[in-house]
Amino acid sequence: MPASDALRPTGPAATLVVGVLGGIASGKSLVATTLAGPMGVVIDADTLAHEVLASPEVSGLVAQAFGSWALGPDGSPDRAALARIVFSDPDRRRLLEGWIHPRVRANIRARLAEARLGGVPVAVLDVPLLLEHDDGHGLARECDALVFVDAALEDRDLRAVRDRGWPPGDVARRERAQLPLDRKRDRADHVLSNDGSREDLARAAAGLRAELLAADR
Ligand SMILES: CC(C)(COP(=O)(O)OP(=O)(O)OC[C@H]1O[C@@H](n2cnc3c(N)ncnc32)[C@H](O)[C@@H]1O)[C@@H](O)C(=O)NCCC(=O)NCCS
Ligand SMILES: Nc1ncnc2c1ncn2[C@@H]1O[C@H](COP(=O)(O)OP(=O)(O)OP(=O)(O)O)[C@@H](O)[C@H]1O
Repeated sequence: MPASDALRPTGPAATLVVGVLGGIASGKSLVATTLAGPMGVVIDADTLAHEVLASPEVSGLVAQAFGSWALGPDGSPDRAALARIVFSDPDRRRLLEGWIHPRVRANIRARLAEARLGGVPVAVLDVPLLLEHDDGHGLARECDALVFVDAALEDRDLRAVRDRGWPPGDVARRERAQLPLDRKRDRADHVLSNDGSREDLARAAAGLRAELLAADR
């Protein structure tokens, strides 16, 4: 064995970190799962945020600051009621973010570190505010690739109404609290169009996964 080979690190291969960007209900979850593949992990910030919101600590803060309108019959935060208020009241939204974001960030960092330590081949960050708060968490800068999922606003709003029971127009209302979509698209290294079926999108994402892994070798 040449002496230089003996000096090469022999640990597990580096984890490819991919960030998924796109509008609300554009198909990011399907893309994230496909990009991760069977051995990869998806780090889903919305799910982590739901867990943090439901924790006794943050539930208590919500109850104390917002009062009974923000709680459901079981005493835990009512996400639909909170959404109605916080997306039209930036001060309350920032208050809620101040309780949730630091806890979610710590959780994302821990999961990413665990993936790297375990030699997981692909870690996908499905983090809706990945670019908005990058100054604070720096996660976008850690991504090896950023992928934007493109879908028309009308389709996305119809899906959010159909699949989540959101009021019509809520997608656009929430997106007013986010970086404009063309800025996100401009930052992406790859764009996947979700203007066909779910199967079309999954096929395109699988093709991109193969491309990213080949380029990473
Ligand atoms: C307001 C809440 C209770 C509404 O819950 P709901 O189940 O209706 O929506 P969910 O959490 O699944 O979010 C769906 C989408 O709304 C958008 N969204 C959520 N929070 C925010 C926010 N603070 N700013 C901008 N967009 C947001 C994102 O695109 C997200 O993917 C919830 O979104 C929340 O707690 N938001 C604050 C925490 C946060 O910023 N979460 C985003 C990921 S960390
Ligand atoms: N091509 C498609 N045809 C029909 N329905 C679709 C298509 N793509 C996604 N959907 C549906 O639209 C909804 C939104 O998709 P998904 O949850 O993947 O979006 P998302 O971008 O992850 O959402 P969020 O912004 O809330 O995280 C889901 O119910 C999904 O099954």
